[in-house]
This record gives sequence, C-alpha cells and structure tokens, in this order.
Amino acid sequence: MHILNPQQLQEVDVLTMQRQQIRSWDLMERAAKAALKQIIADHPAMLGEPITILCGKGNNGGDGLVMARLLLEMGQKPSVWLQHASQYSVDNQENQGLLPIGYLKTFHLHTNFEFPKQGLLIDCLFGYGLSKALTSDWQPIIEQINAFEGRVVSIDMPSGLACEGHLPAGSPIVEADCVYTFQMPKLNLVLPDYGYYAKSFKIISIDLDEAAIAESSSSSFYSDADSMATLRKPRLKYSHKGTFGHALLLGGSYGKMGAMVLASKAAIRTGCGLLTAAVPIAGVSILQCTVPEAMVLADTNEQALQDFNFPTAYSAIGIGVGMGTSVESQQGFSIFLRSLPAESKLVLDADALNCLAKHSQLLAHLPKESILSPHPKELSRLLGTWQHDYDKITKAKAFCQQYEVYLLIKGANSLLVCPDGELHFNATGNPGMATGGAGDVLTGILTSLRAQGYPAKEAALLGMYIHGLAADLAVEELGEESLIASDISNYIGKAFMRLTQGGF
Ligand SMILES: NC(=O)C1=CN([C@@H]2O[C@H](COP(=O)(O)OP(=O)(O)OC[C@H]3O[C@@H](n4cnc5c(N)ncnc54)[C@H](O)[C@@H]3O)[C@@H](O)[C@H]2O)[C@@H](O)CC1
Ligand SMILES: [K+]
Repeated sequence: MHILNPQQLQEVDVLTMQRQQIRSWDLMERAAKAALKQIIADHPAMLGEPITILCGKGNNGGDGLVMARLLLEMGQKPSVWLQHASQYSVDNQENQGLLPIGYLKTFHLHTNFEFPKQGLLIDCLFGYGLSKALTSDWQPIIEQINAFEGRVVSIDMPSGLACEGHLPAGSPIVEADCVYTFQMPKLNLVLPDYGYYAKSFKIISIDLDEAAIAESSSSSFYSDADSMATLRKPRLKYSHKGTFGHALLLGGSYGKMGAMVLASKAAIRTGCGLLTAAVPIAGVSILQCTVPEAMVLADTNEQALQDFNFPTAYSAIGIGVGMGTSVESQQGFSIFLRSLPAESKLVLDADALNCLAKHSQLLAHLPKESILSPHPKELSRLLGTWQHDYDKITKAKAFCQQYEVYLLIKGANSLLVCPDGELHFNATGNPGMATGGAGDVLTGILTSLRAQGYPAKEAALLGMYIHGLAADLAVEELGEESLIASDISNYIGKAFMRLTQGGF
C-alpha cells in the first residue's frame, strides 16, 4: 500500500472523480459515511451519549458536516461547531446548507466550548490540507480538545499534524485516541515522533482509483496484509528439507544463551529446512536440550564466541544475538566478516551491530543485501544521533545506499529502509512486544526466510510482518503484559496461516 503526500493525494482525488464520473461532493459523502460507520462500530455506546463535532473551513470540516447530517437522520443530536471564516471550501459550504437553519454554532479562536464531561468528540478541523504547523493562536482551541474527558477521534489526521514534515516541539496538535484516515496512512501517522498524537489509527477505504495510486511516484509504503500475502512462497508437494535451505545462527555468551534458543526456535518455526546453531562451549547442551531440531557447533571458547572457525557455506547466516562484546568476540567477528564470501546472505543484529558501530571500517566488508535489524539505540550507535525522525530517515537512507544494505529499524510500525531509498512501514505488532528476546525471534525469522531463498527485501518485509502478526495473535489470547518472546515464536505458524486466509 502506497503512502502518498498531500499533493499526490489531490491528484489521485481528481483522477478518481474523472474515472468514476463523480463530483467531489460525492467523494466527501462516501468518505464521511464510511468513517461514521466505522466510528459507530467502534463506539456503539456513543449513540446514547453526547456527540460533539468540530468542523474547520475546508473539506475536513465538510466531512464533519456530512457526519452531523447523517447522525441527525439517525435521530441523534450532535453538537456541531463550525470555524468562523470569510471563505469555506465549496463542498463545506454546500453541506452547511443541508443542515437545519440555525443548527450550526460558530467558533472563533477565543471561544470557550464548555464541552460535556463525557461522550465522543469528532475532530474535523484540519485534514491533509494542513500545510505546516498551526500558529500559537490555535493553542486555546487545541488545549480544550486535549482536555476533553471523553474520547477524541480525528478524521483523516489529528488536527494540527501535517501529513508529512517535521513539526516544531510545542506545536498545537490534537491528541487523538484514534484517527480514521482515508484510504492509506499518512507518513506522520507512522513515525514515532508523532505517535503521541495518533495513539491508534484505522484506514477507511473510500475506493480511490487504485491505478492512479499505483501511478503516483511515492517511495513510501505501508506493508498491509494484501501486499504481504503475495510475497509468501507456497511449499510444493515434492519439496524436501534441502529445498528450504540450511541456516546458520551464530551468537550466545555465558548468561545470554537464551537469545540463541529464541532465535533458533523462531528460525525453525519459520520453515528453513535445516538449522545449525554455533555457540560457545557453554551453550552446546543448552541448545541441544531446548531446540532438538537444531544441529549445534561449538566454538573453542567456553563462554563467548572467539574463533568463529565455522564453515560459511550456508544458505543464510544470522549473527549477533546474545553474542556479547568481549574483546575476543569482537576480534573473531571482525575476522569472520572479512573472510565471508561476497555472495553470503547475512542478517546482523544486536552485538554484531554494536561491533560494527565500534569498528566502522568493517562496514565496507558487509556482503551486499545484508539485513541489519537495529533497535533505535543500536541505530544511533551506527548512524550517530538525530534531531528528529526526518533527520534519522535521511541518515538511514544514506547509510543503506552507501553500503547497499537494508536497515530494519525496530519499533512500533517498524521501518525498512532500502538501498534505493524506499521506505516500508510495518502494519503489525503491539506494545506487548516491548519484552526481552522479541528481537532475537525476529533475527531467527529473517535468517530462516533468507535461507529459504527469499530475496533480502522480501525476507525483511515478510519477516517483520509475520513477527508482528504472530505477536498480535498471541496477545489476543495472552494480553500485552503477559506476552513473552517465546510466545511470538509459538504463534509464527498461525501468523502464516492467517496471512494466506486474508490478513489481520
Ligand atoms: N481523497 C480523500 O482523502 C478525501 C478527503 N476528504 C477530506 O478532505 C480533507 C482535505 O481537505 P482540504 O484540502 O480542504 O484541507 P483541510 O480541510 O485539511 O484544511 C484546509 C484549510 O486549512 C487551511 N490551512 C492550511 N494550512 C494551515 C495552517 N498551517 N494554519 C491555518 N490554516 C491552514 C487552508 O487554507 C484551508 O482553508 C481530507 O483531510 C479529508 O478529510 C474528503 O472530503 C473527500 C475525499
Ligand atoms: K482532523
């Protein structure tokens, strides 16, 4: 699914109207109906409670006016406030005329709303038309919305949050409990800097012309169920364990052998034909007992990987989980990386990334198409610090282009940065995944997919999607507090099944 900027969205709107032979008024009617239907489905109790709708002067406000009319037709009496303005968008104006005379209340920037103490507030002040941050004279209005004691839902965007671009700290922005955004998420809905303003979002399909969307020149994408289902390779009848590759995982150190257990289990659950785990001597019996499906190779060192004297002719290699950063391990890792054949398919995580950050001359030895999966702290060690998310993305793109590698930046809506500059945001996952070992599971999944012959980009996209989906399915049964990394592994199978059944 593409993520478009406001200009591209406008172009798609125009093409949609031309190709479907509808007016902009019809598109607004369609959008408002679809959003209201979903809001009512999510908040069935709202129909007995006070509903307040705040409308701006553009088409976002127009959506609010349509919703007000639809609610009136249902016998509801929403309290509807319209921004005082000298000019309104055409469809906004037309929809004002379809409400009972005298029904609308107008507000100015100094208006005191005196909202009810409960119920639902629907924010339709600004949508994708907001070009930059609101000025501080909007602060009193936005503060009243943010102090509302009921639930705040925003249409298309939390008002005050532009679709794209960095916004200065302290800008007036609505803090929405849920954003109902049309057709596709917007960039600022999936960036961590702005997560506070869009605690969750739902995509409301309004049948914009798919060809027009595909033709747009966007290089940002959202990995949804449909696009991921097409990536999955079927397992053929006459396949055997050799068909699905032999993965090698390297890592573990005394006291951190669990990371290798988690990664190994996840790799096997993801479907590689064979798995070898290479660990320090102290890890051999642990791995053999906990993951009997894996073969185990021992380093010469008891407690941490040191010699790395392992064969490298594997279908894919995942390295770094639980490895530690002892001097011996760093030296061994360095020699291992320099000696790898150029065509090796490599996944690097955790302490492998920390070693790379400490010895940046090693970056030149990364095989092309390697996948690096840092969490934000590891990323900052690799890239240096950043001012804000857009700065981070610029640095990450330059890094991926320079070394021809993929960066999978873990977090809510994990982000895959590709060597050609494409950005892919993941749709699955939940806060329960903020638990030790979840990243080790991802390394196992990624290495397993690479071993099965998935190209690096597909492996990274499918891997992060399956990882999050498995956690989402596990949370349905276990709850966010109780989710542990092993649960994610245990639900990988169900995640694959759900993917083929049509997503989540
Ligand atoms: N294809 C779609 O996604 C559709 C979108 N619709 C709605 O239309 C919205 C976009 O409508 P508009 O383009 O009219 O834009 P908005 O309604 O988001 O806001 C536009 C108004 O805000 C003003 N403005 C822009 N930046 C400002 C700033 N920094 N400070 C103060 N005022 C500022 C503009 O001058 C304009 O009057 C969408 O967000 C959505 O709600 C639907 O009605 C129809 C279909
Ligand atoms: K809004």
